[in-house]
Amino acid sequence: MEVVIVPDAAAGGELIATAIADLLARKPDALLGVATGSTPLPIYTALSAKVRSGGVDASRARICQLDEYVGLPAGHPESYRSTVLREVVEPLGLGESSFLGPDGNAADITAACEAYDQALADAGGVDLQLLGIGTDGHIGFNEPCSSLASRTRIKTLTEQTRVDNARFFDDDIDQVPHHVITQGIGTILDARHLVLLATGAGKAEAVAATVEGPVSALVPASALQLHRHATVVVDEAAAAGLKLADYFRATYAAKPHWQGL
Ligand SMILES: N[C@@H]1[C@@H](O)[C@H](O)[C@@H](COP(=O)(O)O)O[C@@H]1O
Repeated sequence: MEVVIVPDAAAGGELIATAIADLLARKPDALLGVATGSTPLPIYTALSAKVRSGGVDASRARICQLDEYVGLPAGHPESYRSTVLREVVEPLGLGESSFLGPDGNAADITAACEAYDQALADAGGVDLQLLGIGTDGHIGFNEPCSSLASRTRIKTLTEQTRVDNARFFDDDIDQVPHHVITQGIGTILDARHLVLLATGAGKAEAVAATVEGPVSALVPASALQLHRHATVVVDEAAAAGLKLADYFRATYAAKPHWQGL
């Protein structure tokens, strides 16, 4: 696992957008797994700026979803499908045909989850999966004690996650669904490169447990330690709990530039 400490969220967004640009230069039809929440927005802003300025050709990129609420009406602005279309697909100049996501309104949710895992495999697998992290260490919607081998499936949100996400639902927790579909931890680990961005003091404890704690289902993001190419990008505030922060800084400063992330 590589840990990169950046001065602020914008620098993290720029660094990761550059890594995505490098990927698209190597593989124009790369499948990019995207995360929702506030944290990845600087990545999408930086990447769409590169596309607009002609620095990146994203016209053949493919985008896929990490997770989804169950039961929100089709077209609900806070469904993750709507969110990803609005925040990523449209700003990159792509259409819905470039987009893959699970059906949160399927009559048979189990079948929809299996179909999504199959669709990701049929698409050749995820090349780069962006991740945020919940305050409890969740990735996607894999709450604490999710199996580290889990595949895409339905999960029940913790009260804390529903409280955290109520800000997207008029601060009304009753509007936050209890159930979600999420790529499993095993599904996430199938991606070729995992890039987790965490910013702000509220994530410091989860980041320390992810990077320096034991691999444990109690901290789902700690599964990144099992991946051969995982990058954790944190701002100074989110890095505050890292005992090895100076080591991570020195290592990244000495890294050959050609290696990228
Ligand atoms: N399912 C999403 C996660 O993918 C995201 O990482 C998390 C943190 O969001 P934020 O970045 O807004 O703190 O929120 C939700 O739970």
